[in-house]
Amino acid sequence: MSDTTHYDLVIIGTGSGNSLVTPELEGRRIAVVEGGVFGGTCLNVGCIPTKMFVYAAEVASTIRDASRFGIDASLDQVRWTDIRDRVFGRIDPISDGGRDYRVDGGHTEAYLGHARFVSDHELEIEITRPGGHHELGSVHRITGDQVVIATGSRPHVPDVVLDSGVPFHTSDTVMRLPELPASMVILGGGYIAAEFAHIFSALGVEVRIVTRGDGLLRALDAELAAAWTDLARAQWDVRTGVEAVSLEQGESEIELTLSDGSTASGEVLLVATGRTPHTHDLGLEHTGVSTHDDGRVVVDRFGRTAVAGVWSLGDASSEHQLKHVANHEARAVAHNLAHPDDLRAFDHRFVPAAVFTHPQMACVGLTEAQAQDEGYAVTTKVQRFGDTAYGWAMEDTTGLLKAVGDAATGRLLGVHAMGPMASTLIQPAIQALSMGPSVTAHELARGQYWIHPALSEVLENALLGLHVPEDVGGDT
Ligand SMILES: Cc1cc2nc3c(=O)[nH]c(=O)nc-3n(C[C@H](O)[C@H](O)[C@H](O)COP(=O)(O)OP(=O)(O)OC[C@H]3O[C@@H](n4cnc5c(N)ncnc54)[C@H](O)[C@@H]3O)c2cc1C
Ligand SMILES: NC(=O)c1ccc[n+]([C@@H]2O[C@H](COP(=O)([O-])OP(=O)(O)OC[C@H]3O[C@@H](n4cnc5c(N)ncnc54)[C@H](O)[C@@H]3O)[C@@H](O)[C@H]2O)c1
Repeated sequence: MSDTTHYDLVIIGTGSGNSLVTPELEGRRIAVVEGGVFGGTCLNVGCIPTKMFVYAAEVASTIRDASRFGIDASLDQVRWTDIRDRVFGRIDPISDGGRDYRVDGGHTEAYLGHARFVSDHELEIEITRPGGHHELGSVHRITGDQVVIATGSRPHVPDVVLDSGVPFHTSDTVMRLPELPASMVILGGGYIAAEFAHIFSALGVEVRIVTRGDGLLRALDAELAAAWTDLARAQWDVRTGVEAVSLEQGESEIELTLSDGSTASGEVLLVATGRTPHTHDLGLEHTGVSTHDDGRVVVDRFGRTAVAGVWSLGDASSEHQLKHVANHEARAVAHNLAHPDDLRAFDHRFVPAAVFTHPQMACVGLTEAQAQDEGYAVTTKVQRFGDTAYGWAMEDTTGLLKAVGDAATGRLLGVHAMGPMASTLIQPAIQALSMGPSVTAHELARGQYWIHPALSEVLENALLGLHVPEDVGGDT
């Protein structure tokens, strides 16, 4: 083992952690530690590759759907390896380039290995990956005045799967399959299940979903989640309210026996049963850093842990496992590292989310149930995409956008959408909510132009449809 090397700042994890090295830290001695693929989840196995696959899936779906518009087209062939290689041919060089920049860039020292705390500010790193300046297998001790835990999260795999010994994929591996299987059974009914069900079924794979919840995408507004679950049942074999009790590798398929006695099988098993903060192997027991029961590091609104000078952000500590949240927290922590006397707090008031499935889902703010629980005089309006001009153009039959408002004040409380481009469509609502409560829902609808006949008229109409008394900005 080498002598201990001291740094002003040590960053563990190169997802959002990589963006902490800002010009404001010029002159500081910084170590960046990465035990996996450089660039973290979003770039390598998360948001970016999945959305590149989703786009290809949309192209396939559009071709299949074309005859509704009087255009006869047929999907001749899906070249999986070309689809896959388009994605990773773009992403892998970005990851390698990011690593080389940190290894050779001069501003930082990169350790390509796994970090473990041995005390509050001291870490041991074993070099596990090639590409850096340290010998593979060598062990290093480093200390940092400031240490940032940005170690993200990893797939959770239930014991019943692990104990069965059957081969399985998670989102970490399924995008690199050597060939498309004929069928896939997906365990789980959340974001990852919904996105991969869309991707693989659009590319011709028969999809079966098994989830213990009584519906899919249950974290979303109940009315829209139920509507989406109905559409999912029409597309795929969906089993809800069941768990796998045993798994076996058959001749060509993996067979799951479910808690209701039925079975579900697929050539490939994808496990999508949630993600766990990646903090279990960090040696936190040697520090004063505390964790929640689910493994998340406890931080205050500035990203500070219980140990002075040790910070955390992103999936390692956040209740939102979303990249835009990790990025936001990283921007705050980057500022706080440079300006300890002028700390910037995280703002989690209006965290939006989107599920890039078919149809797409997006949300911001309170669901109807949350608004009721919080005691608002709730008013809602569900606007069908198909009742707007652009919806006619799209021949849309399933899209819905629900606005949730407070009848007492006219304020908008939340927006939930299911349909084409939902993730883009709700952005004005994210902006309006984030700007503060001074603008009522009707003022938002009438205080600006909405391009006609754009899809955004779905949101405009939903806002206008909220029942709000005239004296608080409404016209009903
Ligand atoms: C399939 C999938 C699709 C997703 N799609 C979206 C999306 O569309 N939109 C969205 O907002 N979010 C999406 N997410 C979530 C998003 O990817 C994460 O919220 C985000 O990437 C978390 O960033 P992070 O910086 O906290 O962690 P990460 O990006 O996971 O970075 C943590 C890094 O730390 C490293 N590390 C861990 N422990 C150690 C250690 N002890 N020593 C050294 N290094 C260590 C890891 O190898 C990793 O590189 C998706 C996630 C998945 C899995
Ligand atoms: N578009 C996006 O923003 C995006 C996309 C993918 C992932 N993510 C993030 O990653 C996180 C993890 O995604 P996920 O889909 O793995 O988790 P999730 O929490 O969204 O869903 C997990 C699902 O698995 C089910 N489940 C859990 N244990 C089970 C079991 N033993 N048997 C059957 N079903 C079981 C749950 O009921 C739930 O439906 C998401 O919560 C999200 O924050 C975001």
